[in-house]
Amino acid sequence: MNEFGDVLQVRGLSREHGQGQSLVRAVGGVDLDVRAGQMLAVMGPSGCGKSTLLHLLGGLERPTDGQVWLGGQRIDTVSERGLARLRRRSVGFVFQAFHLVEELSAAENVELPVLLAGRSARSARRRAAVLLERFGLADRARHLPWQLSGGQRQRVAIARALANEPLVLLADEPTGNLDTAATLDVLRIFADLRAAGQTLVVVTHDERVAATADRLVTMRDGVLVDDTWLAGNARRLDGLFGLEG
Ligand SMILES: Nc1ncnc2c1ncn2[C@@H]1O[C@H](COP(=O)(O)OP(=O)(O)OP(=O)(O)O)[C@@H](O)[C@H]1O
Repeated sequence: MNEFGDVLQVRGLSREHGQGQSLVRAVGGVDLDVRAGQMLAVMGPSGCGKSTLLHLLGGLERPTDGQVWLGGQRIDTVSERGLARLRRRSVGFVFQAFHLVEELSAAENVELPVLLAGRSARSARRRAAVLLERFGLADRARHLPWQLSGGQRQRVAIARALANEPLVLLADEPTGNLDTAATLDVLRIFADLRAAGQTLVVVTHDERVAATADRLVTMRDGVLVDDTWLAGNARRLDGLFGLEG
């Protein structure tokens, strides 16, 4: 974190694919600071570079140009080994399609990143139990992913992403495959996480999801075209979804 409380800092960030005539500038010069404990939503038309931006923030892709600091550490120039370590320990990813390991139980899916980070089986089990309980899944711990609903699977995926207490949770369309009730479950979790100081960046096509964020940035053709603070909206969750009387 820097002196202003920013977990992520991005300067002049660009990512190009291909060459010559087939060159695509997925992200074209983005400056962005993400404050600790806040939820930043990213919206924009399909193909505008949202997923690429998220990948660059979490070290899944390297930029063609520009700088990224995560927790005060420059990550765009870090070695492959350093980047792998960073992805394991400092970043949590949540995807639209869950990407759970189908052969492992809900608990084992959450334990896996803890074990991969070099911690003991005992602390992995304890961490998984705490997170699954927190997300209302204690009685589903031994279930395999196919035995769970989409909403339950996404909650397991969020638990997995949080297993190593990442500096930032990066979510790419986390509610894209979920119905309204399951979407609301995920948004309640996000609200609780922020209350506990977790920083989140959420790419979404759902305006209701974006409206619950602290801040909304809009992308177009690889650049940020709007940046709006939405302070206090997390408290309006039920109202946004028409569940309030
Ligand atoms: N590996 C790649 N090789 C070539 N082009 C790519 C690659 N990855 C992304 N692109 C291109 O970069 C641009 C941005 O893609 P990206 O997936 O980041 O957009 P997006 O806003 O997340 O889209 P969506 O909302 O449809 O998921 C698109 O034109 C895409 O085709």
